[in-house]
Amino acid sequence: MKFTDQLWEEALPVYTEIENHPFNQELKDGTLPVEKFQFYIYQDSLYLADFAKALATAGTRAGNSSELLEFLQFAQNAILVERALHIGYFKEYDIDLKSGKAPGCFAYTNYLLAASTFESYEVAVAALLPCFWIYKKVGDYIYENQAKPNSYQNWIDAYAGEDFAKSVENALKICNQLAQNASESTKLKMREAYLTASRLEYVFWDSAYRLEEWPV
Ligand SMILES: Cc1ncc(CO)c(N)n1
Ligand SMILES: Cc1ncsc1CCO
Repeated sequence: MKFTDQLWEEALPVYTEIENHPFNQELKDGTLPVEKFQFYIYQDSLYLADFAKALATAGTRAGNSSELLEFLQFAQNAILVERALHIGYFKEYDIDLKSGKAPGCFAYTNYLLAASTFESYEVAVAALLPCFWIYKKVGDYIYENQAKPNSYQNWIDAYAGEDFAKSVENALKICNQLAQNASESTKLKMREAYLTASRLEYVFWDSAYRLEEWPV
């Protein structure tokens, strides 16, 4: 069994909650209130900016130049996706939110930045993997079950598309190679990091659905 199959199995209860979350169910049905989608897009632009830094940082810690290049390309793509949100959705919806990160986004981005900086390269890669894999799975699930027409089609197509699928495959391959050469204690930490980041993916969607604010 591949290491990533084990990760998937362990975090499956979290993934199931993500798929069934009203944010994704309503996105699929095209009934998600636009206010919640706008909040999500704004939070995601803040997320992607830090995610790009976490990817680049993890890349600098890779053991070879092909993995460095791969992570730098992921980082570049994250910046391009963030810019596309501004050119597309920010204009379309006239989004002018300035509230900054909600607690959910804050928790997730800071976790990824800390893991990519202070954990081992292997653990950093495991922490970054749910961002790829869960979005791919959610994108495919929504694409296959969506109401048509759907006002959120662009978003759906981005994560169900072939370019994104290729990136996800590459990230999975790197993670499996690292696990093959890792000690048992490193693999345990990788599993914990994967699970934590999966939970934070849930927290991020839930935060958007609740239009989460700081309590104070
Ligand atoms: C919160 C979040 N996780 C993952 C992705 C895709 O990498 C994204 N755009 N936003
Ligand atoms: C995982 C991910 N999410 C948005 S961009 C990106 C890197 C894809 O190359």
